[in-house]
Amino acid sequence: MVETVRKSLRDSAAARWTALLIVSFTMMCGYFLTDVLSPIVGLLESQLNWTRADYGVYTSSYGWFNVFLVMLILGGIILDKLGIRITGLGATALMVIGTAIKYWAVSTHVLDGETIMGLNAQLFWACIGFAVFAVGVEVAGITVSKIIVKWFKGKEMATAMGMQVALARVGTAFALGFSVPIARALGVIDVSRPVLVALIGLCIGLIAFIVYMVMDKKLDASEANDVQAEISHEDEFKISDIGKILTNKGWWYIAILCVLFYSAVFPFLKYATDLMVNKFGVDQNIAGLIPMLLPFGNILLTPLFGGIYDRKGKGASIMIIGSLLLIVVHALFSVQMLNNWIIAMILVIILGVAFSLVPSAMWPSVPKIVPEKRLGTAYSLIFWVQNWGLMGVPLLIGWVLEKYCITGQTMRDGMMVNTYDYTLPMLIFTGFGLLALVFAFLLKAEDKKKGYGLESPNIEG
Ligand SMILES: C[C@H](N)C(=O)N[C@@H](CCCCN)C(=O)O
Repeated sequence: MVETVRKSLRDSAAARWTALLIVSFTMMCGYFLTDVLSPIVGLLESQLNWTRADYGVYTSSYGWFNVFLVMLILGGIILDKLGIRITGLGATALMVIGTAIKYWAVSTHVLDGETIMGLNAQLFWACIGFAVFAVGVEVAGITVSKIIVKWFKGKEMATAMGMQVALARVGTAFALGFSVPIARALGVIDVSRPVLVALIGLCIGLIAFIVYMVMDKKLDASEANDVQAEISHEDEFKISDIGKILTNKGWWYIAILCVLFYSAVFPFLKYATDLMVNKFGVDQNIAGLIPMLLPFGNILLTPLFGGIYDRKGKGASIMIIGSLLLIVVHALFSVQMLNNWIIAMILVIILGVAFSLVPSAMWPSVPKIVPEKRLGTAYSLIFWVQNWGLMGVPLLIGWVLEKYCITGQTMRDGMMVNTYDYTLPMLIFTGFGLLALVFAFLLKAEDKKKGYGLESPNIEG
């Protein structure tokens, strides 16, 4: 009898890279919306009367439902229990719904003059929309991480995760670079226009995810026998597995490193355009172009460093180097006399290297510490810890700016607006970097003790 060796769909390089591209596109649209208002902080002030503190509240609303209603953790449990397709579809739909609410909030006039819970009603509804969207984009993020592990385990996993992050950064770069021109297009300033563009992108992203679902089904069908075999060996995910994750020291080091490192990058990006205007004297119409260099650098470097991790290993060391660079950049940003825009550009480029090193090694390291059946929950718990930072830090920076950093007023776009000294916020970001470095070293020591293989290559054989 001739025995045929049945191949899984994931053995086809074309299939797995196509699957990656499709889900990465959906995430890219999500990242575009995440930062779409960051470069127009000044326009939000002149058009919608949002102060820096209001903007801080808006940015922090990203974590309201994820953190306080533990939606992210629920999303991770649903992912491990119900699977990739249903969770991903729900998450992508939430992104669209949240963005639609936000678009309505920033484009309508029916809320003018009203307040809800002490907030201007327009700001309140923009926050609700952003909070709903955030549940979607975060749960989609952990779903996509699990998708990548599913297709790429034992293969080019870190390169694939790097590629996904790279495409996500294209979304961020577009938001930083094109939000202002979109808002100013057609001769009339309209801050809702970039949000509308994001909404259209997200609808296309939803369709893309539905296409992915067909591929996912085919992958499962191609592995039907293997899956049966796995189920008989491995129990399904149980709620008690959460305890196993939370008692794992290595997982904690990654989660804390993650919150500290990302707190010094994403919240920084939210204020980076304003920093360029206030500290480096860049015209606000083009100031978003300098922070845009950061995600552009990531696009090339994250897959490159991922490739190095795949082939050579050294994951924990890569995270240490990334944390070191982060400290150097923020410390130099806080030096008052360094106020030439060329220095700003160089520092942003170095920050881009740091922000490629750490994510390229951090995310592919999680499956080395936690088994696949608990991976959705493990990623969601890391994201949950991280979301405390993504929510709290912009709020903190907005508050610090309003309370301690106002230096005067100036005329922009025909409106009097405050000017700010960014030294204190940059010192706060430097502090996060220092703590991140400590946890990167602790992670490396734990890896040595437990033999997780963080310093070993990902590609088997
Ligand atoms: C913001 C989100 N929670 C996050 O941390 N995203 C990471 C990418 C994680 C994807 C891992 N496959 C980022 O660096 O954007």
